[in-house]
Amino acid sequence: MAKLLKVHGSENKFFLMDQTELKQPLTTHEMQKLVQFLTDPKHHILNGADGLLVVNQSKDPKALAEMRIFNRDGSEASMCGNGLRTVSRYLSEKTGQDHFIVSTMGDNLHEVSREQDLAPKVPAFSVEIAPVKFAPSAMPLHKLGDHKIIDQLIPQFIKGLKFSVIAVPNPHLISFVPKIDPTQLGHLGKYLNGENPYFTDGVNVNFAKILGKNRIFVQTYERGVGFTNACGTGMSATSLAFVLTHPQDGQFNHVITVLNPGGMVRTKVMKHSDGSYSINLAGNATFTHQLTIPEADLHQGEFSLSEVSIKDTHEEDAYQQFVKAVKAKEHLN
Ligand SMILES: N[C@@H](CCC[C@H](N)C(=O)O)C(=O)O
Repeated sequence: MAKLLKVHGSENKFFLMDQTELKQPLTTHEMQKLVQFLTDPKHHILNGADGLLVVNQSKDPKALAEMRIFNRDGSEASMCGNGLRTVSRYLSEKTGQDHFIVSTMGDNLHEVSREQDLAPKVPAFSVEIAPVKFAPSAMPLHKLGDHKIIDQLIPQFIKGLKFSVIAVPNPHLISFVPKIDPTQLGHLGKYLNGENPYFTDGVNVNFAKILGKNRIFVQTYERGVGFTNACGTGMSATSLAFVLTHPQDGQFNHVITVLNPGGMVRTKVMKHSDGSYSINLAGNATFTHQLTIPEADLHQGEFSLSEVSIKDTHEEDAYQQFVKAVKAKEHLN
């Protein structure tokens, strides 16, 4: 029998599978099939999810493990910030270590650490989001020019809005708006993740509202997923855009509170002596359920609910209490 976890970071929900515990690791094709099955709510496996996080042995001896992230549509992304926090907790509990390195696609290395719990039964981890790249090297762009795009009007997207393009290293488009209009965000997100001349590989689209000094609210339409409760790399890239474009409100090396539809994270944006940037992303790493399932079903990529045994961890109630307290403090409903 194989074990999976259902996890979330700011309600950005994933199934987590440790391939090192399987008799036979899944092929990439098998994982792409499995993620599409598991995350589809119509299969009734805990109402689906946004993606699948996979733990592998890392090729890099400096890393404790490797994380891969598959989106709901089967595509693989280079990085996942909320997912990495939950993978970090999983590895921390497995090995007893509180500070270590995890590798991701492209042999990128991320320092991760256990943080003080956000509330009783709300464990927290912080992860390093890097490398940071800017357009045009960050992603294949067409018709937007061959220069950095930071706070630039792009009337082809939405008239009157300014956009920034930052990869961390998965691609993000960011706009600061006076009021987030989810319909407008959905239209742009769908357009730029379909056949379009601008982002041939798709892009995660983030709308942000400035709430005050070092405080923002971010909502994301994710590539390969659609609307999510939160996107960790999106909130990190948006924090960098915030300090670059609104220096009167967003500061380097200061904690930035980032509220999102699923809760809250804290980021810190750093500029290093070689001119590069990195972002520290800290927030909850919640395990909601443990699933036990025949390993053959994972390879098959489809199964009936009756073959899965599911145990509730009862962490979600504590997380919801935490979110209620955050919303009350922030005067959000
Ligand atoms: N939700 C993730 C990002 C997942 C990958 C993204 N959809 C992409 O395709 O780049 C996060 O928390 O960062």
